[in-house]
Amino acid sequence: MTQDEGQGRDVLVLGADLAGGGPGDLLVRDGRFADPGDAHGDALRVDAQGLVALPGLVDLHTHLREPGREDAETVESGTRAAARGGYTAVLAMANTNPVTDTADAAEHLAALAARVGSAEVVPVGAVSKGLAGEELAELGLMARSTARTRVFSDDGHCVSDARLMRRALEYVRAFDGVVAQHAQDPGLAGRDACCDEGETSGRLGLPGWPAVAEAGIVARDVQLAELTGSRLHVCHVSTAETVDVLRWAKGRGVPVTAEVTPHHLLLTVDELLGYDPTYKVNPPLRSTEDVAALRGALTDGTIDAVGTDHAPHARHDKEHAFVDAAFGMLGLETALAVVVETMVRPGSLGWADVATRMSSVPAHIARLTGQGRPLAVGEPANLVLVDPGRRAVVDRDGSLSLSRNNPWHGRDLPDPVVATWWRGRRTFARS
Ligand SMILES: NC(=O)N[C@@H](CC(=O)O)C(=O)O
Ligand SMILES: [Zn+2]
Ligand SMILES: [Zn+2]
Repeated sequence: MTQDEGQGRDVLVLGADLAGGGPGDLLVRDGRFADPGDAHGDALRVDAQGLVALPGLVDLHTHLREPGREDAETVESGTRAAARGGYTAVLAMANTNPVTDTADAAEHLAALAARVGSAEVVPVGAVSKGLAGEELAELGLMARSTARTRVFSDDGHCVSDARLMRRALEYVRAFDGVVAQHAQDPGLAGRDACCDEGETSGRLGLPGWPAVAEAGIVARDVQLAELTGSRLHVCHVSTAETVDVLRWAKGRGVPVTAEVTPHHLLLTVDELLGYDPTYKVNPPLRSTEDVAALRGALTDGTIDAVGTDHAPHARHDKEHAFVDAAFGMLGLETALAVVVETMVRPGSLGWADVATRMSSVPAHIARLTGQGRPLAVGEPANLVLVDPGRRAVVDRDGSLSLSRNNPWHGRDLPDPVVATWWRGRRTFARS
């Protein structure tokens, strides 16, 4: 199969396991699912026996580096990587240069993606102008723009000023928006903090980032969400303490959702023993106990979704002494692989749960229509075909991303994505 094959032509996907719901045929026609009984003889036939069909994945947390750092990632390269990972939509974080803090910037990004994207790109609007944490950005104008922004985040920075956070939450309620917080109290974890605070940070002599810097902000923000009745989303939860706070808040009925990254589900602070900056990420990799708590929370729904925090960086920003290197790692192409390894193979999640946590729930949090929908006649044909058993050794040079900061390089992992269709167009097919 090639990238273009099947475009403009009916595609009949034969005998796939529909997100755990038993085998079925799918017909893709004119961008939507049609009745498989209507397939013409000249439809392109894809034998999907033994494969699982999931709705196209939706990433709540992607960093595309366009505009500003097109050497690290562009909309084109980032969405190609997304399609290879099984994604049909990504929320593009606002920390570009310039920042997505105006309606114009959001519309420009959405228009660019409509021209060159291999997946839907939904702009995230900044909470504060220039991500400076001082003045609210044009939230209402972004929401009313053609980009229809619903998710607002200063990601990369914490909205640490409680009054600004409260005002942002109050503001977005009018249009059913959500504030996605990068929870990191800058007074407790400064910009140089780069290692989970504990025995390992002491041993390695790296500045520590204490768990309370995350849980403390989340505790404050869930109370602000309760006060305002507005939706809060917690980005990249990394500690057991935060899970406890979320459980408490959800028990009270606070409108809060949360995501976990694939890297926090598998990697621990022990990766830092070799001082390899590939493993430098914000929030940092934590302990084995934290990893267990995060897996438990994703299983029981305390954590609602998986978000990749795909954070591409050029070599010259990453290849430095650990303390000086940029924060972040690639994630789009390998997210499903890591979820299969950590959650599906051990039996914690079934395929229907994967579809929920990686597609329908993220789509709902972002209020996307046409994504995260069931694989049913009339729905947009957003689909990823998955081979549950296949494995491969990850090779960072095989990536479709422009960057190479891949924490999975050399690791034997599931290699589940066989093909991806977005609005009926095949955006990835394994060669
Ligand atoms: N996750 C990271 O380590 N880096 C992100 C910013 C962020 O998500 O906080 C980036 O933009 O590079
Ligand atoms: Zn962040
Ligand atoms: Zn991020």
